[in-house]
Amino acid sequence: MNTDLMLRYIEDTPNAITDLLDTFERVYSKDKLPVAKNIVFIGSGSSFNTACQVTFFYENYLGLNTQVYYPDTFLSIRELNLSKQNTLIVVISETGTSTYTNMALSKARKDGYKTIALTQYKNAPLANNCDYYFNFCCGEENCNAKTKGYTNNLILLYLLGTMLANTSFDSSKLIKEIEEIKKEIKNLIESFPLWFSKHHKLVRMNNILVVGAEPYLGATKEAALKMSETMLVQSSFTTAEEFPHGFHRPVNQNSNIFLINSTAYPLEKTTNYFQTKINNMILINTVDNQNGDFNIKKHKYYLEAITIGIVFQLFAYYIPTYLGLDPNRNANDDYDELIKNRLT
Ligand SMILES: N[C@@H]1[C@@H](O)[C@H](O)[C@@H](COP(=O)(O)O)O[C@@H]1O
Repeated sequence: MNTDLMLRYIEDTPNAITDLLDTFERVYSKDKLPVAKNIVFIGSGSSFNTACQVTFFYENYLGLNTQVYYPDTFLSIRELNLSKQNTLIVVISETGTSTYTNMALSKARKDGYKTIALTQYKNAPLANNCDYYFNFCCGEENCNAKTKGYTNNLILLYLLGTMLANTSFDSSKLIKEIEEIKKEIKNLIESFPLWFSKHHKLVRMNNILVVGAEPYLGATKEAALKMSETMLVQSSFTTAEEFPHGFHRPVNQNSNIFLINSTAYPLEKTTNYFQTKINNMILINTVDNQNGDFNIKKHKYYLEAITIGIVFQLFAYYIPTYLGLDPNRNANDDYDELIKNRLT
């Protein structure tokens, strides 16, 4: 058992971000990429969630049309109704070995689309079957729940967007924000144990609901996935606006809700309404610098979605560890083998 492996990966995040930004500035070049109007993202798990999170930025700041598919959904479409000249298919997989993601990439190429693959491992099957390749630059991540890989995957997609932009977008503005976020991540990793030491009652959760305001859908979905992967507790997620469309009904004293507000959707009424009604309610506040269990600094383009991811990675590490459980313990691991979820 190597219980602190996941924490070491989380702690390595600022270094991984430095490596990625450095590689982006030295190596990655807009000139090598084709011009496109439509960007189609394909990925599973965290690699789907990062794509969901960046669509807001691509659509609103970069003048790009976006679509996001799970690999099996993409494979079920006979042919996309998008022009081959104006479309780029971006296929994402940290390991580069997810079986259906690789099948989706092969289909995209067979259908005649230009493809970009993003992985951490440059020798992975995905990296060797694409037109353009970009590396996460996060170093090895040998555990089930992805942390620094998720964060660099997300940042890489923002950076890639600036290279594909149909508007004149100055990538230095984005990089400046990310440099700030890197410092905030360091502070968050340092301060989290103190907060957690005062909230040990949290560890007894047997259900989780993450309610995230727009534009944090990808980060919200990732939050639910991350905690469920290590705590082995059923989790679900919803956007704030969808919450009162049914998700609110089963909420009771035994519920555990993580609320993520945003300046676009402050959630004050929701917080006040449920505060005394339920077991645990944790507020991730991006609106002002007070009131939240975690107050996350707001950035341009809603880039604080990156920092929100770290909050949930820390929950996902500290809760099982407090209970003496390895966050990366075996949990139906042989199922992956049974269904041949990976190519290697
Ligand atoms: N438990 C992992 C997830 O954490 C990961 O996000 C997903 C996709 O992996 P990859 O990005 O390597 O395709 O695979 C597994 O299900």
